[in-house]
Amino acid sequence: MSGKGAKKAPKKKGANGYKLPDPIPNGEILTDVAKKRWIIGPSIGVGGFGEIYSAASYTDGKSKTYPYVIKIEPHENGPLFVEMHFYMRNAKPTDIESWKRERKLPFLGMPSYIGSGSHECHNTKYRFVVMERFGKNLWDIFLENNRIFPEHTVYNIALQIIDVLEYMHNKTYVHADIKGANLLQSLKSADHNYLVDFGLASHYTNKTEYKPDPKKTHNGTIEYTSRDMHMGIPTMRGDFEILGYNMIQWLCGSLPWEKNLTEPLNVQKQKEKAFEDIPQFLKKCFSNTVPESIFKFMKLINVTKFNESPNYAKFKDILIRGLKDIGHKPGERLGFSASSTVSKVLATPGKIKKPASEVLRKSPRMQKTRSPSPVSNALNDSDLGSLIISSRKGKRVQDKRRILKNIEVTDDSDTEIEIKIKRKKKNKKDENSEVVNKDIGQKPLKRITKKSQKQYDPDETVSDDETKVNNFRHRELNRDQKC
Ligand SMILES: Nc1ncnc2c1ncn2[C@@H]1O[C@H](COP(=O)(O)OP(=O)(O)OP(=O)(O)O)[C@@H](O)[C@H]1O
Repeated sequence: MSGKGAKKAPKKKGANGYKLPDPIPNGEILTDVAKKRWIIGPSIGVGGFGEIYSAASYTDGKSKTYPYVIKIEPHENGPLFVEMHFYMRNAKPTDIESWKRERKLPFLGMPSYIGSGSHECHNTKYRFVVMERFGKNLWDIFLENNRIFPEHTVYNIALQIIDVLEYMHNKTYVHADIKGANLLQSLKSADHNYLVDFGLASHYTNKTEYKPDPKKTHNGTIEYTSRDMHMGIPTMRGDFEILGYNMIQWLCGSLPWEKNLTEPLNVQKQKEKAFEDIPQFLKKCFSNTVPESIFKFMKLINVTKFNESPNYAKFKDILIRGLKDIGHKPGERLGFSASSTVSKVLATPGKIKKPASEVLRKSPRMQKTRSPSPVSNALNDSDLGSLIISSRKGKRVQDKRRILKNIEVTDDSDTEIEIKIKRKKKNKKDENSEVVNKDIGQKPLKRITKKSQKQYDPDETVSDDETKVNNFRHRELNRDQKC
């Protein structure tokens, strides 16, 4: 017990370094907009701006089990505002169920909207969202697994995510922040993952011109941000690009730009270069064999126009074929440790090709990086996939050149090793290539743009939720007041 003059415990900090408000006390009762009451249980996680608590429907007294979670943040926080309204509009359980029925999906990793409201505590007004409770996030599992997921696991996770993206895109929204930390295992089955955190969800562009938006540039979690989002343009193909970077990280252990995350323009430039020469980029990422499915997946992103619906079936087909090639199938049990697949390979020799992600591949983290040739500012066909209005082409090129031309890509690899692009029928040897070194272990952080730090009136109506996505909190709360 602390005596007089004992120091108070330091305030918790959010995932992005912001000080968090005082915790909401265990047993606090919250009433949502539908007048349903919820009781707060123990905290289960800390996000960028607030805390996530376990929760239960309140009838009387404390609950023994907490099957829900409540995400609660000070009222002025933009992302929770956006997330709440995204849930309310797009995640009604009946909508999700009818979509699943229509599409004949046995599972859809789209969380349902349960409830939301406002609450006052510590003389501070909070906003809260009630959600289903899920289990571990994939980022933690990835770290526990020495930063490698088996190839079949990666494809099966990606298939689940694509289903959610199709659902969201159909509702005219993009997620824009797909990452392991936002993929949570179902408590009912560890093989089912839910995509959470809709704090950066926004309507995708339906413009005919590729028009960069300086207010939204680099939004997202920088290592995965799509090239379109680096330009401030939310696109459906951008979600696939983000997914692609995640898949590469899960398979390789790291992404080539992880050392440069404090320099968004540098990261952007490296991504532009990656799509100018996909085989070269993949050779750099994969120190041994490049899975053909990843190559095809990236190529398909590259030919998808910025304002068109991605070909979901084709993306899925690439992954399903990839699974079949390594003796696996869609919808099977996930299995996160590499050994689970190795034993399967050994159990059915001859039938199954050794997955690229496993035994043969060295972790890129073990190797040093090498300077690639200087990045050219020229844009090639890979960029043209994003341009449908030829008169705008030059403009975009100009925009990109202007933004990117002063960026030096820093890379210091010194190891060259031979790698191969895996072909379905033949293994074609390729030239020598660099791999990159990464020494990272932190949970990827969401980038907060300058615009994000503006405050807004919490009593504003919800009609302009897209603009509020950037209106993150930047003032500290008065934490000395009691509930
Ligand atoms: N429905 C849920 N069930 C169980 N755990 C959850 C749930 N939602 C979030 N979490 C956990 O709480 C933590 C923070 O969640 P979330 O990412 O949604 O917060 P956030 O404030 O948006 O974070 P950030 O902005 O930093 O990404 C995560 O580690 C996640 O694992």
